[in-house]
Amino acid sequence: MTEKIRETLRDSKKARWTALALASFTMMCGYFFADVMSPLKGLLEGQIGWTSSDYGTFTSAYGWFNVFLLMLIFGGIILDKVGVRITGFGAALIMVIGTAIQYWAISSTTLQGSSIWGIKSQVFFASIGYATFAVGVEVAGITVTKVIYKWFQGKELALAMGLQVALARVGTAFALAFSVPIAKITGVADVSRSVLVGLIALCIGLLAFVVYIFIDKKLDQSIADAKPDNLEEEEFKISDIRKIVTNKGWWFIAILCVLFYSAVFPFLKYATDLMVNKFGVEMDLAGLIPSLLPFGTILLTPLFGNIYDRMGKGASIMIWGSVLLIVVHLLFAVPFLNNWAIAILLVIMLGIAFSLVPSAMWPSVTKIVPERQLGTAMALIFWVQNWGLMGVPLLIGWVLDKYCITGQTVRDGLMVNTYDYTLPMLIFAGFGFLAVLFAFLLKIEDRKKGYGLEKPNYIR
Ligand SMILES: N[C@@H](Cc1c[nH]cn1)C(=O)NCC(=O)O
Repeated sequence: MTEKIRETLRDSKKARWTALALASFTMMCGYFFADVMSPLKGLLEGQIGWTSSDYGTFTSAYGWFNVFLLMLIFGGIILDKVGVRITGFGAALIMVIGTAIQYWAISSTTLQGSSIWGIKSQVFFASIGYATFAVGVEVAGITVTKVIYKWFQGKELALAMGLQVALARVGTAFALAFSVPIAKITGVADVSRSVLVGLIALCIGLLAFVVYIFIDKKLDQSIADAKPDNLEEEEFKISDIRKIVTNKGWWFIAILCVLFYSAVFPFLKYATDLMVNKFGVEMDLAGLIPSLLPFGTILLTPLFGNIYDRMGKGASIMIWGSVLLIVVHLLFAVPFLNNWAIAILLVIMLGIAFSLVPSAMWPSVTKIVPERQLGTAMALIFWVQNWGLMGVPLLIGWVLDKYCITGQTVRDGLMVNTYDYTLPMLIFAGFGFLAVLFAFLLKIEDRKKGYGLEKPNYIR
């Protein structure tokens, strides 16, 4: 007698893609807000008198609570203990609260003129708001990975994760492209207007997650109904943290993650300045070339995810992405390659690398740790990654000031330093070399342990 396999809600295409759309929309709003201030640096200086250091303090606040107060790790443990519904709702709510604090700080006139611990009050409270938001967006990120695994395991897992990352990049691209026009929409520049748009978007993102909660409950019900023997799944225990951090495969992914992302996100923070100093692009246009990066990844990340689902080769995809990263940064370092068309080509190549690695990395985590440990494992990876995202921009800034000043020039009526970017680009290429090494180690470990990273995700 053939036993009929009972279907659950995840077998309904409509239900699982709706679930993905809702959770990804919340993340897209988060990514929009994460970068909404990035193009406003000049306006912040002109409108509310922030200096470059004020802006630097504010930007670094992203890691304050996540890294030093270990909020990300607590978020991961909570996720594995109480599940995606409560954690996701809490994360989305924290994003809204952080954003509201930041909006209040940026739009308030009462904070101007005073300081707290040597930091301008307005910068201080905007940073507290941003640090709070960052806890929400990072915990939401790990929650959404678990959400996608819950719905898409054995199905289009990497495609779904790729689509989620692609929608997140749409959020980044919107922030880079529209933040300044929004601030200037009435003709009078007001930076708080862009922050307000981000706040409204996040409120809608919170509502989208509330709708998701209802579908998630139905999924759990359908899973319970489909399990005739009602076997209890093993629960996450604090001792599982030891299992995660003693897992070599997990370490290889975490180190690959920090190395790879340290050569992409911090590079983007200096890319506009690189365009001006090396490629001679006008200040006003220089941001356009790096802003091409997220656009390419929107199409390519799901495409590579789909390839991983159908053909496997996850570890190899990560190796190729890291090799491409080295090529790009080495070519950026070559002094005589200084035509802006080459810069565009290299950013496009970087976009391909930035699609290859994430499309394979995040689905691969689900093959290395069991589902009950996924939240904590992802949180620990993001925690390691956040050290790099915080430290590498500081390292590059220090290297530029100490070794790379070539002279001075007048730009926009201000005397500024000129820089030779060869050394910073070689440092980024160095991260790429190490990333390739760890991607190879991961592939070897996969062969030893049989994680199945080179196998397709799709089970027909
Ligand atoms: N931990 C995040 C980093 C991030 C950047 N902006 C918002 N969050 C991460 O690595 N996400 C995965 C990705 O590929 O963006």
